[in-house]
Amino acid sequence: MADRLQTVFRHLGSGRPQQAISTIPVSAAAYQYSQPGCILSDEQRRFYDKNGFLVIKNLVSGDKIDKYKERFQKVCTGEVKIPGVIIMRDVAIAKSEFVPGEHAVTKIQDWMLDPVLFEYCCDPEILKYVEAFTGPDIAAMHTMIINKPPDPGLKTSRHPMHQDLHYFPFRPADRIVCSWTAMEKVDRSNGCLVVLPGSHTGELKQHDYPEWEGGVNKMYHGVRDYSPDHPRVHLEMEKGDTVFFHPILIHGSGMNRTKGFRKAISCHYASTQCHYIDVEGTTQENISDETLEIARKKFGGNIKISFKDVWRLRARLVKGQPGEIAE
Ligand SMILES: CCCCCCCCCCCCCCCCC(=O)SCCNC(=O)CCNC(=O)[C@H](O)C(C)(C)COP(=O)(O)OP(=O)(O)OC[C@H]1O[C@@H](n2cnc3c(N)ncnc32)[C@H](O)[C@@H]1OP(=O)(O)O
Ligand SMILES: Nc1ncnc2c1ncn2[C@@H]1O[C@H](COP(=O)(O)OP(=O)(O)OP(=O)(O)O)[C@@H](O)[C@H]1O
Ligand SMILES: O=C(O)CCC(=O)C(=O)O
Ligand SMILES: [Fe+2]
Ligand SMILES: [Mg+2]
Repeated sequence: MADRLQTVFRHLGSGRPQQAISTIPVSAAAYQYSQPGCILSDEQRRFYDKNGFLVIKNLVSGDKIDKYKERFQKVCTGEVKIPGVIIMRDVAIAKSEFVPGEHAVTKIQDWMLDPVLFEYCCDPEILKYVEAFTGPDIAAMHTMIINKPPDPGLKTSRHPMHQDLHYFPFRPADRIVCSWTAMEKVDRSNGCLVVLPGSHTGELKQHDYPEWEGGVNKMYHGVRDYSPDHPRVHLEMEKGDTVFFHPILIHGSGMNRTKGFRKAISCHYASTQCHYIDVEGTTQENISDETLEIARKKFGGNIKISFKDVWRLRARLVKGQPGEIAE
């Protein structure tokens, strides 16, 4: 947009295009993926528009992260019980004998009813950035702590390249954002996030299980047809650094070659003005079917529940006015 204007000015023969541009209120329309008047600088808005992600250094304090880590450990040992929480074991150890505590756990999700962990979702430091993408009415839609285990040698600790929107029956995509905070230093050795910058401007793609010999974690669908030539960026982050990214951004994470459990905490937020969609007949039908199969296993085969309901049940308002997706 700014480029176009500059060209227009040049064509008009204006001698001082720079000054002319600064007096024209282009900013409202100049950026597609963030809200006018938000906390982001023009440079940050431009970066997110172009790349589909934005890293904010040192956004969450070490003290808060230590508190979440301690809570996570208590959930893993069973000392703290959270209603509705899903505790997921790594596929490599899912069938092995008893492993105690956090060493058995690859992620916990749906801890929206835990007052301690949910503080992460309500953290004003995070929400002021979230608001830049969602606008002022915000719901927490999906909560996770990922505890990427040391790879057992089968590469099962990888997360295939995917778009989070594949899992979401609500739109518009541009009013959804993920906040992902490193709970310790993450780099290529322990499997940091890998992103394809700019992929957020594309379409939601078909996702399936990758054909990995060592096995793949339940519901870890991947994009089949992304270009292997697309530039990849490894997001190396320090404890407390937080990346905000668009739900169409293609991303994954590499294998953990260390002996430690690589930890991150994340929340997907959406504007409460978003609406639910029907995924029947779309590429999302496979994840919808798989989710409902798990729900039926959990609650009995006769339960009448839709993919939308599964999401409606987890959604929690964190700021502003309620709406269709979170009441
Ligand atoms: C109302 C709630 C309904 C539940 C719906 C679930 C919601 C899912 C929505 C996904 C949202 C994702 C958001 C976007 C972010 C992108 C991602 O994170 S993708 C990955 C998301 N993954 C998940 O959501 C998986 C959630 N996990 C689970 O549902 C469970 O942990 C489980 C994998 C179903 C296993 O739970 P459970 O049945 O309690 O476990 P067991 O009794 O020990 O095992 C049963 C069976 O499953 C095998 N198994 C266990 N763990 C794994 C694994 N990690 N991968 C593959 N298979 C696994 C285990 O071996 C048993 O198999 P068997 O043949 O029956 O012996
Ligand atoms: N054969 C594959 N098929 C599908 N996805 C893959 C494959 N190999 C790697 N990936 C995915 O690509 C991303 C990065 O993987 P990669 O193994 O290159 O990362 P890394 O080991 O952390 O980095 P590097 O080895 O380059 O230092 C991860 O999301 C991973 O799951
Ligand atoms: O922390 C990771 O490895 C990435 C997880 C992820 O992208 C997801 O669960 O959607
Ligand atoms: Fe993801
Ligand atoms: Mg590699």
